Amino acid sequence: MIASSSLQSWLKCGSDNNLARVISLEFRRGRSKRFGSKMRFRNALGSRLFQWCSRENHTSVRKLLEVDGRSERSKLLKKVSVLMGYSNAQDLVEQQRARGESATELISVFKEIDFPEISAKFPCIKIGDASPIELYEDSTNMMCKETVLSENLTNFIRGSGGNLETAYKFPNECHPLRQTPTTSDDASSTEESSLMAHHISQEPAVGKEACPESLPDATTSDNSMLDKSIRCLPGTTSRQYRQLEEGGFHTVRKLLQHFPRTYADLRNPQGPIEDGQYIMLFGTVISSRGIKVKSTLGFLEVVVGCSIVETELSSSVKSNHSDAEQKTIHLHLKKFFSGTRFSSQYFLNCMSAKHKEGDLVYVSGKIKKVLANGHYELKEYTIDGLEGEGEQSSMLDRRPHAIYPSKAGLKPNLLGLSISRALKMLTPDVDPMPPDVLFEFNLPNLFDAYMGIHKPKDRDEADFARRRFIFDDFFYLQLGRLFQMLEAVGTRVEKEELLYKCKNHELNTVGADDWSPLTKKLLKSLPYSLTPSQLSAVKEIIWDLRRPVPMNRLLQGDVGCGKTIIAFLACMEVVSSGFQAAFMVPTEVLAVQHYGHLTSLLDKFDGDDKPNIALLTGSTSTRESRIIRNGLKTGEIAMVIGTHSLIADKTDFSALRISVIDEQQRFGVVQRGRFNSKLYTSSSKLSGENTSSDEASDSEAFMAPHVLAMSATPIPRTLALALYGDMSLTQITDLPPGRQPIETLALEGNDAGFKTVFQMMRDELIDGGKVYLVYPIIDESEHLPQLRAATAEFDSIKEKFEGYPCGLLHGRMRSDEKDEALSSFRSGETRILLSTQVIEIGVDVPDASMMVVMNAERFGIAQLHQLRGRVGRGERKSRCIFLASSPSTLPRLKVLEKSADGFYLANADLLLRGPGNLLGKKQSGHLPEFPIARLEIDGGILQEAHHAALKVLASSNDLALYPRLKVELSMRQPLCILGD
Ligand SMILES: Nc1ncnc2c1ncn2[C@@H]1O[C@H](COP(=O)(O)OP(=O)(O)OP(=O)(O)O)[C@@H](O)[C@H]1O
Repeated sequence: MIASSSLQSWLKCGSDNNLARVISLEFRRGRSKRFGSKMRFRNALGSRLFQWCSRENHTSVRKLLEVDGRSERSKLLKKVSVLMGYSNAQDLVEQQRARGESATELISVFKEIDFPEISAKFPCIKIGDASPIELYEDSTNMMCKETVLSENLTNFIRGSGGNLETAYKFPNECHPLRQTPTTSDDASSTEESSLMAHHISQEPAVGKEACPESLPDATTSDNSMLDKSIRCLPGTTSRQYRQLEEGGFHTVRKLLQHFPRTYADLRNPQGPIEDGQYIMLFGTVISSRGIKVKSTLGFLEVVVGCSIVETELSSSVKSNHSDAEQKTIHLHLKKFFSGTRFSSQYFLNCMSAKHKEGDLVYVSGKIKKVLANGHYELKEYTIDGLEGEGEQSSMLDRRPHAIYPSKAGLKPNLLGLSISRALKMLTPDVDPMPPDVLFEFNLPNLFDAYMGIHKPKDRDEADFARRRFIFDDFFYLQLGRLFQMLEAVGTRVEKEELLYKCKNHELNTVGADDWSPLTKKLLKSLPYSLTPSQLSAVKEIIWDLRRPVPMNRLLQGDVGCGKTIIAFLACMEVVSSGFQAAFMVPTEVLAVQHYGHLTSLLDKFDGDDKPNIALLTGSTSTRESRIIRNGLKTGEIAMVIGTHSLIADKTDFSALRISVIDEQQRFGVVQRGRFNSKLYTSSSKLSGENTSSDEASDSEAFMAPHVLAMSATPIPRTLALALYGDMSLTQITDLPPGRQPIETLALEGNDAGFKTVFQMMRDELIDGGKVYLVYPIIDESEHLPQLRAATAEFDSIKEKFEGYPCGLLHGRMRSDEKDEALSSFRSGETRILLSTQVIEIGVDVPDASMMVVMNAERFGIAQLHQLRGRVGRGERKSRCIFLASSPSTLPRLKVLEKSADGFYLANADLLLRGPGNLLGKKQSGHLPEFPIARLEIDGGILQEAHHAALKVLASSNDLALYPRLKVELSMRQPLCILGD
């Protein structure tokens, strides 16, 4: 009742006359049936009334006006008329007529309604207070003191051109009060859009009407612009949106990070074209045809005409254009198809239709044949269409033209077009990188970098931009890892210490005089003195060991540089202060060798000082391993050397302080992590009980063990940093004195080759040397008959080198047999050791002086370098011969003849095989994808990025000073997935 009277009062006072005119008009229209529509009436007048009156307190008003059924319209008219004080709608119409008012005057009706006054008078009627929404471009000048509702009504009627009938229509998509205007996804527009999508390049922009709310805000001043949905790209159809989203391009950033595959040089300077030459030319399609040769063979021939500037030397083109001869050549691009399906005329026609006469294209590929003067055939080629937005202008200025790789079935043209649109929206302030970092490391800002990579003025600009993106990839990786490290340490002092350490590692050393007594003793017991880099490595490591923060260091050095002794000295330092050390190696052979080496050095110690060392491998007897495990648990054993047995669940430590992982790249990421976390849990749990220890403060007792990972595989520094971003890196750069370069030869393994090799072996043996013969397989294989096998050749070698005892070593032998074979060779009991690649890692027989590797092409370059490192470990001059199965594989092996530098060779390996292969799945761990960085050549940038990350964190540990950087970091690498 209250609602009814409120409404009645309001209708009477506020709009008695005006509303009466509207109702009168509507009533007359309904009668004449010309405009009559229940729906329209309900949508128009009905919805106006509902909206004016129905707020949370007015459900009863809504109910009052709610009508249904066939008589809805007339019922509503009647109800409103009655509420306005007329006896019925007819009465209202008659009274209006009597006043002589015409419909044309009605346009001003709504303007005259004084809504604020109504609201003030009848507080129970709330008039909308939402912020204004712009629906029509010219609506801004309509802005006045009116409430939103009155403004929208006015606009609504204006929009109808004064025609109330049109105005009443209130179609859903332009409803004046609708806060969310129609997007192109709406059913009504979808069909239309999909029809239009057939004409990608010519279609009109959907533009503002498609999604006005998401148009770029010119004042956007943060990187969130990059993370906007691609639906804000102007001029894109809904079908294109869908295609892009399905292809994984959900955001502007994703799109802009789709970098060009290459750049077309549209100038076409060219020297004389020769057979076999690789060309990249811009031209026009002259013809395209698909020809069926026979039932299962067809081919596509596209002829492209290219205008080239032919000179003797293409470089002279730039200097003297007038001398250059302009000429047109024809490229005949042929692609063959076999199989019934692919040689059908239908299929061939479809293929040929992809290239239309007059299309501008960029062709790259190798000249297969010179057909005639000016006509060249190419069979392996790439042809890229060059249409796109603003193409003509870009062609005129002859800039490098970006060519995009296709992705997820999306055509490069669509990607290029969308990228151009995204670039137009980009504002110069999208860069979250602090300006001083950009300045210090000579980087373009992000806006320029995006422009530079997608629309470069020249190649240099593209390269400069590429530098920025590589920097970013590395920077955020480093920043993420370092940030996480800092999060892990508690106090601010510790954080600063950690950063200080990262920055000034050269200052962080402990001189030999300050080493623990046990370490000094071991040093004294060595039959040699440490090389300068060995010494500084030990100093650095010992400095780390004395910090309250767990060390995480990679010790890297070329084969035979003497890493083992560095690790032993580090272990002694820890043992000397009452803690335990664990030394894990990948093979039993190596574990036994290290154990033997260390115990022989410790044998020189007095009984009291001598630490208790144990060997624990898979071959250790159950009884013995139980005793060792018990010793580790009670703390009786100070140091253990072993294989994977060290990470077995049952192995527990009393106070583990350092874990050394030798040849760490041989262990998977998971194994490394498991070793670490296991030891952490064990040591923290157990050492927690031992807090009585004088030296162990509370924080020390619960500290994770220091980790010293060692790698002989010379992972280039770049890769090491990328892989072990949160690891400190120590490199051994020199070899022990007296080492002689290993003479390396790559020969073809034919009769002549073997004859030469056997003669060299004989000479070596007569000279007192020892020879390794390395085979790719243990037993002969039916499937690989060309490969030589260790066991199969054992007898023939024995026979050939009678008088020189031979040994055999391979992975299928029992552990004691392996030990025996190696120790016989070490002692000189055997002079020739036929082996497989089990000796590749760590085997140290200093007087072995010659190695012959059979079927050497089966091994990677880095692997061969490792194998070669088994000789030349003493002062004796050594040789290594790589025998290739065929002459074609020789050039690759010759790389090893020229260089003994492990880092150079690892780089070569990386270039030849790519980082994926070198690392393998196991190794890649958390290494993220680097979209455009090439690790083999971009190492410098990686290091700069590392320094930049340190610098940023040093000035703000928690990145509080760099909120945009923090947001960017979390966008790129959610920290939860960074954890090792
Ligand atoms: N400073 C040195 N002077 C002389 N000989 C040394 C020195 N340091 C180490 N050696 C000897 O060099 C040989 C190789 O050392 P080690 O086995 O530690 O090398 P490595 O770096 O571990 O090599 P690999 O990667 O092949 O395992 C050993 O016989 C060792 O005794």
